Amino acid sequence: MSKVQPVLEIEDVTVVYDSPSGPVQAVSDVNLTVYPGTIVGLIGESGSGKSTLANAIMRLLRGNARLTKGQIRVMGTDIYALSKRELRTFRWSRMSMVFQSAMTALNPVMTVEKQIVDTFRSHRPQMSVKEAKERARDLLRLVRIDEKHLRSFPHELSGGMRQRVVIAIAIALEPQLVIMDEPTTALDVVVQRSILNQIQELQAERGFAILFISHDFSLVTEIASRVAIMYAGRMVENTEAKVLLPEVDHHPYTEGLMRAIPRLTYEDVVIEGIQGHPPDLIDLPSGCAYSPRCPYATAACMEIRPTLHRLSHATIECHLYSPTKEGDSEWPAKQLLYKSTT
Ligand SMILES: Nc1ncnc2c1ncn2[C@@H]1O[C@H](COP(=O)(O)OP(=O)(O)OP(=O)(O)O)[C@@H](O)[C@H]1O
Ligand code: NI
Repeated sequence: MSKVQPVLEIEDVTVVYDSPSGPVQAVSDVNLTVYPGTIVGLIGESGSGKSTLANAIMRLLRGNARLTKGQIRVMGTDIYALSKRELRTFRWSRMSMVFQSAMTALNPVMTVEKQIVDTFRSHRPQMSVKEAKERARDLLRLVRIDEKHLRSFPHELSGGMRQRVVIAIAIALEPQLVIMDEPTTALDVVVQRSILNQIQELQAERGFAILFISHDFSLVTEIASRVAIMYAGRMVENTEAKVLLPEVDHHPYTEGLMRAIPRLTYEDVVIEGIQGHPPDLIDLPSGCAYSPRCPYATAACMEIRPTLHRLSHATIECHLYSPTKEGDSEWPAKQLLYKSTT
C-alpha cells in the first residue's frame, strides 16, 4: 500500500496568549494528523484550546496570540512558511473554516450571490462573472437553498440558512480540509440535525476532510471516525470513535465525558458531571493537568507529566497506560479503583 499524504499534520504545536498576568498556555505540545476524506472530531470543554488550535491551523492567530513552537502542514505545505500572498491563495482553496456564528462570517450589506461570486472571483480572477453566478446557483442548490435567496441579504435568512450559506462558501473552492468550529451550536436541535446530515452528505460526495470541533460529545462521536480530546490545551487522547465505549480503555477525562452524557434510566435522566474545574492556564500544574480531578490520580501524577502511550485503539497521555509502572504502587492503576468500587 502506498503511503497516503495527510491533509493536515500538526506537530508539537504550542500557542500562547500574552496577558498582563503572564502567558496563557492555550495549546501545549499538540500533535494531530488528519487523512484525506475523513472526519476527525475535536472535543473538550470550554476553554480547552479548540478554537485557538483551529485559528493556528488557518494562520488566523491575532493580537496577543503567538505560535511559540511546532509546525502545521496542510497538504504537505508548512502554513507558516507561506508568504502573505501565498497564504491568501492557500486559504479557502486548500483549507477553509466554518465559524460558529454565521452572522460574523457573512457580510451583512452584501447579497448571498455577491458574497459567493466574490469568493470565486478573488481566487479565480480568470473566471467570468457569468460563470461565477452559475457556480453560486449550483452551490446554493447543493446546500438545498432556493435560488431566489441569491438576492437575499444575510438578515433576511433564518439562522440555519445562513449557516448553510457559510458552509457553501467554505466548500466553494473545493478545499481538501474544512475546519468546522461548532458549526451548529447556535442553532436549535432540529436545524442542527438537518445541517449535520447535510455536512455528512457533502463530505461523502466531495471527499474533503473535516476537523469538526464541538463540546458536544455525542454529536462528535456520531459524525467522526476519529476523535481527539483536549484538556487544558493538551491533546490527552486520540481515539477511534467506534471504541468510545465504557468497557474500552480511555483517558480518565474521556471516561468522565462519556459518563456526562445524559442516560435514560427507568425513572430519570442521570447526568454524572466531572467534578472540579480545569486548571488556570497561566499556572499549569507540573504533573498531569487532569490529576486534581482524576479518580485514579496518585502523588506521582501530580508531579510528573505523563507522556503519550500508544494502545491498539488510541493514543493516550496518561500514566495509567505506562508499560513501565507495573508493580510500582506509586503509579495509578485502574484495577485498584474498580476493586474498591465493586
Ligand atoms: N485573546 C486572548 N487573550 C488571552 N487569553 C485568551 C484569548 N483568547 C482565548 N484565551 C484563552 O485561551 C484558552 C483557550 O481558549 P479557546 O477559545 O481556544 O477555547 P475553546 O476550547 O475553543 O473554548 P469554547 O468551547 O468555549 O469555544 C481559554 O482559557 C481562553 O480564556
Ligand atoms: Ni471555541
